[in-house]
Amino acid sequence: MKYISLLGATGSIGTQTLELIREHPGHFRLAALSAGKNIDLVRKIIEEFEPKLVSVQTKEDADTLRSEFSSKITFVHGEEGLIEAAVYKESDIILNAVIGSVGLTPTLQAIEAGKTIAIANKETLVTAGHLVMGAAKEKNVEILPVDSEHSAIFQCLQGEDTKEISRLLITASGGSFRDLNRDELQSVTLEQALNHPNWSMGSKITIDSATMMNKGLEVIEAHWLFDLEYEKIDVLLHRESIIHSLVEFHDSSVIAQLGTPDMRVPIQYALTYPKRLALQSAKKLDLTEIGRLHFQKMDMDRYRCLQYAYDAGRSGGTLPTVLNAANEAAVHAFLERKISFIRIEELIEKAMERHEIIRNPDLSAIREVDRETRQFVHTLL
Ligand SMILES: NC(=O)C1=CN([C@@H]2O[C@H](COP(=O)(O)OP(=O)(O)OC[C@H]3O[C@@H](n4cnc5c(N)ncnc54)[C@H](OP(=O)(O)O)[C@@H]3O)[C@@H](O)[C@H]2O)C=CC1
Ligand SMILES: CC(=O)[C@@H](O)[C@H](O)COP(=O)(O)O
Ligand SMILES: [Mn+2]
Repeated sequence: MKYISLLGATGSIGTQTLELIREHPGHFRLAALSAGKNIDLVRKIIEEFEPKLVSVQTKEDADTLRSEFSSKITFVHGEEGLIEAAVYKESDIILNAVIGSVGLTPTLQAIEAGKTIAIANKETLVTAGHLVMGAAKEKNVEILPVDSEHSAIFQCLQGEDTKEISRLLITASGGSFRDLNRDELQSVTLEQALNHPNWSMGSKITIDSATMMNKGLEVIEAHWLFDLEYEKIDVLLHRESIIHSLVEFHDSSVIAQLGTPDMRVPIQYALTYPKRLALQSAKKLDLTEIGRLHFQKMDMDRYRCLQYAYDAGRSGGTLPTVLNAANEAAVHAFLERKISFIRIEELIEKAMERHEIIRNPDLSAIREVDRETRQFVHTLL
């Protein structure tokens, strides 16, 4: 039995993790959860899964829930609450599925407490990969990828020597606007952007897929998870999202991981690693039904956010923090209909241009640059 602390339980990854817990009551138990503001869903989750600790975003919501449920459940709130859920004493593994860099401090604290980390929250690795991987190494803590491409690479690497990798090929669907040119992007709507061709995900990552920032974040995420230089990390456009990523080795052999687009598969692999568990409800891949798979070279001028991410990753220091924070602020503004789609990349470019990089930043420097970058983006809205 594995006891899980689930951060972001009300989100897309969070609710799919709950489906897995429901499907395997003999293997997984929800020990603690965190959520943001979706209190109606939190109530339902408490009733069904009976966690011992619940963290929500505001004190008011924590007080309301405390008055409704048994005193055996601890209710906490805010950033401190998120940390309490992450380090909950009875949990064996933390599944970090919150959105954004708010997931960083709880991750570091969970590593400090010696917990295994299953990481979906890519912004944490982008903004402070050196701190997360450094702390994990020091504490001998496993960081298990949940993101589908990184899970694919991780699966391809089982039993392999990472020194023998010549290249990673991270696949990209192309997102909602893959068939549009840059001129056509000027007039796209929020509703169109939220219509991902292959995956049903939270709104922020769906917009990131449309701008190709999601792939940029994934390149930086891969750099940290697999300790590989950027020259060895490529992106390949693959419309069908059937091949989740590939690893090329120095003898020219290529290993890929395939499957129907279903996030429960990589989530479950992180929870059961190094074993696998039957997942009856997942659709099996039938290649004869699909017939053909398509591949295309990435056009870095068409997808500028991907270029910005490579630039930020290669520069290092606090530039990835700026890339991530500017992107979070700009995407949030787009979701609130305050800016156009194409403005997202312009704001990120502006924030990166003005930034004076701090080398080897500690947590407080990262938090400060994150805050200051968001503030800068807001002045431009
Ligand atoms: N969705 C997917 O298929 C994939 C997602 N990922 C990554 O996983 C992470 C989660 O994505 P996804 O599930 O789509 O996101 P969602 O937006 O669906 O869910 C985000 C979760 O975080 C909570 N949350 C938001 N803000 C805060 C905050 N300030 N404090 C505490 N909790 C907060 C939300 O709570 P509430 O809703 O209650 O307000 C919700 O539970 C992201 O980093 C994403 O890039 C990676 C691969 C695939
Ligand atoms: C499911 C998942 O891992 C997402 O990050 C996915 O990669 C989004 O698809 P694209 O970014 O390839 O459009
Ligand atoms: Mn992904």
